[in-house]
Amino acid sequence: MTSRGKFITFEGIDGAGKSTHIRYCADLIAASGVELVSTREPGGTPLGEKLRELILHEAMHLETEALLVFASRREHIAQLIEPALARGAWVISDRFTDASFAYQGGGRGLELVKIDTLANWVHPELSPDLTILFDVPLDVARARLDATRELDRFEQEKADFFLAARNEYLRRAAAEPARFRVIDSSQSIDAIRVELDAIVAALLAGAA
Ligand SMILES: Nc1ncnc2c1ncn2[C@@H]1O[C@H](COP(=O)(O)OP(=O)(O)OP(=O)(O)O)[C@@H](O)[C@H]1O
Ligand SMILES: Cc1cn([C@H]2C[C@H](O)[C@@H](COP(=O)(O)O)O2)c(=O)[nH]c1=O
Repeated sequence: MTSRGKFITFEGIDGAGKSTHIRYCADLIAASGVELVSTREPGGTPLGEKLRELILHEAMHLETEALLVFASRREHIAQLIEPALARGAWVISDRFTDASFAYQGGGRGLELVKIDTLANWVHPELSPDLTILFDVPLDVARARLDATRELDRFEQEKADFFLAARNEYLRRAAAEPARFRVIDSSQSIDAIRVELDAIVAALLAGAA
């Protein structure tokens, strides 16, 4: 019987370096011969990508925003994540529900109990096997973003928003130490890769 794949999520405030390191981890995992699906939220499906455009670029009520990220997630789980895990593939996702707690909860101030309710409705039985949190001071993240691209609706938020989002991420990591690995993302890319090598090696060894 095929064993279920592993679900690994990458989190952090904008500019923490997730996207850079996801590509590196994806290559490490794929090189081991495991079937790997690399995806992102909001998005990951044709409908989810349309919702992503709205979420990132249209002004809206904060509860509308929360409902849309979970609508995108529902589709993502049904169309891509669950089928992949069920056939034994590993899934790595650039963000998942921890981002809703950090951004809609911490950043925007939506009551965490409402996010809990949505999470329990949309994925009562699905939780990442491992979450890698790229933690970085706000000024470092901001400098990286400013150097690279046009900013979306979230990336244009003020320092208070990102401070609250970062704190919520760290609070969640402290509450679930077995699931989270926190990486100091102000280090050089090479230093972070050394940490990621060890994390991925342990994951692959556990799955062998
Ligand atoms: N450790 C690092 N040191 C220096 N620069 C870095 C580091 N990590 C990432 N960068 C650079 O910072 C920029 C933002 O990185 P990246 O797009 O990976 O961030 P991100 O966390 O995925 O952001 P977002 O969540 O907004 O997509 C890129 O130009 C990347 O090369
Ligand atoms: C899943 C999820 C994401 N967001 C926000 C966080 C980011 O600012 C954007 C996605 O951009 P990225 O460059 O691809 O990281 O969406 C959110 O607010 N809530 C969520 O649940």
